[in-house]
Amino acid sequence: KVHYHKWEITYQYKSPDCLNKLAITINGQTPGPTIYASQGDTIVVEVKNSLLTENTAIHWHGIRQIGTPWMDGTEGVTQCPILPSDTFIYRFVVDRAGTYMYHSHYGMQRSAGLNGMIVVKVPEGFKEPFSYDREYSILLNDWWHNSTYDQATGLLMPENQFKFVGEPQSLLLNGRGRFNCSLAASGSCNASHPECAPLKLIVVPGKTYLLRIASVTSLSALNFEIEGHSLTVVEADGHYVDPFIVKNLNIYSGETYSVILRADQNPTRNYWLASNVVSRKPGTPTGIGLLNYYGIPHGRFPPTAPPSGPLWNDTYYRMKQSWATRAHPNFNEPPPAKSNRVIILLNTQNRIDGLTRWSLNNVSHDFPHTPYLIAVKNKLRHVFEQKPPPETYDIKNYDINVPPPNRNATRSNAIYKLQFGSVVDLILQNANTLTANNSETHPWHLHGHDFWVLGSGWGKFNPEIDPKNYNLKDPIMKNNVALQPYGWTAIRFKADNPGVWAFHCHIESHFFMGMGIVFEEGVNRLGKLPTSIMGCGQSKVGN
Ligand SMILES: O=C1O[C@H]([C@@H](O)CO)C(O)=C1O
Repeated sequence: KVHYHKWEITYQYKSPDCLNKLAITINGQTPGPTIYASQGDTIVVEVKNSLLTENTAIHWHGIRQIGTPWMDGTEGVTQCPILPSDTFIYRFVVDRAGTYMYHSHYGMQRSAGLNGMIVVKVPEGFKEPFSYDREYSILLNDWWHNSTYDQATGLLMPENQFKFVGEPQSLLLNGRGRFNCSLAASGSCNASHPECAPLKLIVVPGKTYLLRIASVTSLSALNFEIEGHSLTVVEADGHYVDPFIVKNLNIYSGETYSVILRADQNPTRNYWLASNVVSRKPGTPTGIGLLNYYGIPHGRFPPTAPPSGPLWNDTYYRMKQSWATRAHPNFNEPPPAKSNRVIILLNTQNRIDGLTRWSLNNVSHDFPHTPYLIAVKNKLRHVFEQKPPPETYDIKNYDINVPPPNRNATRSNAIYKLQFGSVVDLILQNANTLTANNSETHPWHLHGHDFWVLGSGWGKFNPEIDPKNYNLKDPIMKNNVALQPYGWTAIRFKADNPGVWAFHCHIESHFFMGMGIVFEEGVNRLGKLPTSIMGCGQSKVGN
C-alpha cells in the first residue's frame, strides 16, 4: 500500500505554550501530522518548501532507508537542501513495525517546530507480544521563546560572548505546554488559547492502552510519568522489549518507547501526565497533561500536585532503566559474537579559534557543501578531507575527570569508510566538559541502521576488561542510545546498508557545534543517484 502526503512547510504564528511566536509548521500544524502505515507500506511525502528565506530537509528518524539512502533527508550527507519554493518528493518503505518520528535535518529547524511522529503497525495477521484496547501517541518536546537564528548566532560567538541556548521555557506534550503568562510581556501570552489547552488522554476504567511515546527534544532528557499508574515498557526504537514495569520512563532526545497503561485507579478523578527534565539541572516547569477517566469533566484538574520526577542528577536511576531494556525472547536477534573493527570515540567540549565546539577524539565535524553521498558516488571525493578521522584517543593518559588539558581541537569533514558487511563496534566515551566537575548526557543517533546495545558503565572504558561483560545474549536493538556523564556506552552494528550515514549527538545545538561523525559503506553497490537530491556545491549541473 502506498500512502501519499502533500506537505507545505511555512512559518506561522503559534501558541504551543500560550505564548505567541513564529513556528515552522507542516500544513499549518506543529507538531506535523502523524504518519500512519503498516509494515511494508510505501510512504510518499511531497514537501513544498514555502519558508520564503530558508532551506529545509526532512529526516525519517528510525527508518533505515534500506536501498534508498538518498531519502534519509540529512542535508549535507544524503541530499542538497530543498530551496524555498522548491518541492522534493520523499519516497521510502517502512519495513518494520514500531514507533518512529520525523523532523527537519537542516540547521536547527527541528527546534522551530518541524517535527512529528510515524506509527507503523504490524502487518495483517501478525500479533504483537502484548494486547491493548486502543492506542495513543505522545510526542514530547522542549520549547524556547527565542528564535533558532538567535540560538545559532549565540553558539557561534567567540569564547567570552558565547551564548548557549539554555534551558527551555516549556515542555510540550503533543505540542501543548503551559508558560506562566504573568511572566510574559503583555499581549503576547494568552493562558486560554486553545493551542495550549493541555493534552487529555481519555481512558475507560478497566481498559488497557498502548502509549507510543517519542522524544524530539532539542536539548532535554525527559522523565515521563502518569500519576498513580505504573507503565509496562514493551517496545523501544521499533524493537520489542522483554516487558518490565516502571513508575516513570526516562526518554532521551531521539528515542521512542511504547508502554502499556492500565486504567486501574480510582476512576472518580483525573490524573496528571508529567514530563520533567532529567540529566541537566532543570530550569523548566513540569510539562503537564491529563489522564481523563471517562465521565469525569476533562477540565477538572487533579487535587494533587503534578509528579516532579526522579532527582535530575540520579544517573544510576536512569542507567538501571537502560540495563533493564532487553530484547523480547521471541524477537531476539543476538549480535555477531565478534566485531571486525572497534572505533573508540572520546566526547569532549573544546575550543577552535575561540569558538566553543564538541569533538570526537579531538576532531570537530564540519559538513562539506556537497553532500557526501553525491561526492562519494559521483567521484567528487575531493570536496572533503581524505585523511581518515582517528579510531581512538590516548586511553592510557587521558584523564576523563578533568577539563581537556589541551582544549584546542581541529575541525574536519573527513568520514569513516566501513567495509561493506563488516561488524563494527562503537565505544562512546564521555569526559569532563570545559567546566570543572561537569560532564553532560549525550543521546547518540545512528542513521541507516539499528545497533545492539552491548553495555554501558561508569568511568573509563577498558578495552581489555569491559568487552568481557558485553551482553551478547539479548541486547536490545536501537537507533538511539544515551551516553551518561563520565560514562561509556558500547554498541555494535552491521555495515550492510549501502550509503553514507550520519552518527551524531541528537542534541540540536551539540550537532550544530560539530558533535557527529559520518560513515560510508558499499556506495559502489548503489545504482544511479536520483537527480532530485542534487543541485548544490559540486553537484550543480555543469560542474
Ligand atoms: O554545549 C553546551 O554549552 C553549555 C556549557 O557547557 C557552556 O556554556 C552547555 O551546557 C552545553 O550543553
